[in-house]
Amino acid sequence: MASITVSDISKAFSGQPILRDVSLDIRDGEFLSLVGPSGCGKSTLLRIIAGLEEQDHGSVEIGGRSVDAERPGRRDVAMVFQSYALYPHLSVYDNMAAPLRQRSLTQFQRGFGLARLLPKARRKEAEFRREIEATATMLGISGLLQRKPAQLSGGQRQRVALGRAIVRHPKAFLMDEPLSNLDAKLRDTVRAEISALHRRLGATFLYVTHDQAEAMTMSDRIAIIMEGQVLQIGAPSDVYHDPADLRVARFIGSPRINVLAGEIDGSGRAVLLGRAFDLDIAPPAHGKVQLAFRPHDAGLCNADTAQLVGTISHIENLGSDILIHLALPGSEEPVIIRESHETAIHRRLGDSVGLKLDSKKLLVFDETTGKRLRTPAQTETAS
Ligand SMILES: Nc1ncnc2c1ncn2[C@@H]1O[C@H](COP(=O)(O)OP(=O)(O)OP(=O)(O)O)[C@@H](O)[C@H]1O
Repeated sequence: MASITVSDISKAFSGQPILRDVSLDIRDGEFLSLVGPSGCGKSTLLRIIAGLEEQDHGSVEIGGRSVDAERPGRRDVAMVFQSYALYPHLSVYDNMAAPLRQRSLTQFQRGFGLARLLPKARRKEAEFRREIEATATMLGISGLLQRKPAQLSGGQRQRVALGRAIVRHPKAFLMDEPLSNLDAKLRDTVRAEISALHRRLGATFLYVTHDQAEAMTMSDRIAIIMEGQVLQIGAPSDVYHDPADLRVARFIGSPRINVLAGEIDGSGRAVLLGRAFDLDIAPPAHGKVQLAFRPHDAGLCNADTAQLVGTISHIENLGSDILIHLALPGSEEPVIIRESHETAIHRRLGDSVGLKLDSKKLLVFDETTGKRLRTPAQTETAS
């Protein structure tokens, strides 16, 4: 097991910057997810850590030791890919044995079947068998060891790919969207299995995904990466409740966060669609801000008594909860409010209702930089 430290990594392809001064510290035994939209550079960073790609600038340490000059095989990390990358002509057993044979047997012993019968190679093969059988039992694939990859389902193939990584006892596991080829139901199952595996092995996991829900449910911490930069690193609940950047607030959470354009007036109040809300915030020089709130942090009320009034434009029934979409005059995007089934069941499309906002739950972002502006109380909670 080992920590991974990435310092000031930059990388460009054909002059196009992909990663810009990325620094990350993944603690020994931690499950850290790199999450961000497609094309933001997540896989490139993972490949640089694994040694499959070379950075233009910056350094990588694994277990406190620089690995910049080491080839992938010497870095002692195991990659698990979305495509599984299994050898199609080998059985599950031989796929799992391949990295062990590669590491421990000579080319001669690997190359000739008969050479494996020599005493030293036989002792090694017996060790491999114990390791592979124990791992296969742990992953529930013991009955599949003689099959070829083509005779397996997607979930079974992904378990074989995990098994092949586990038998090596690497210092860290690097996983690149390992669930994205699985259907939704299987994804949930294998997601839980990977979390359990992490707890059981206690190993360092660096996990790449574009699925924020996947990152939120599995990780100790999440690093949100966009346009080649790390915007925020923190525990899932921290990045959800206390986003440092509007792009993070928009990316994390489902249903999406509500964002409305507003201003901060001279008294530090937020002015939203012509109504003022007490906030006590230092205004940016231009005064313009984006005000955001989660769908469960606001409510609906009687239109007669409300500060903001809108029309119900859409109703999404999620079963347990209902999402009410509210069109507000002067706002382009509808606001989404989550209500319980009992409350929302009487709402109808076209109803005129009030929006009840709790100013303590408002998140304020500088309109120009997208950076978070906190009230003194929020600053205290964050520190
Ligand atoms: N070898 C390469 N040569 C040129 N461009 C590349 C190369 N590898 C990646 N890129 C480009 O770098 C950018 C980042 O790619 P990367 O695969 O790291 O993104 P990602 O965040 O993992 O995306 P996804 O979630 O779609 O896999 C993309 O625009 C991609 O086209």
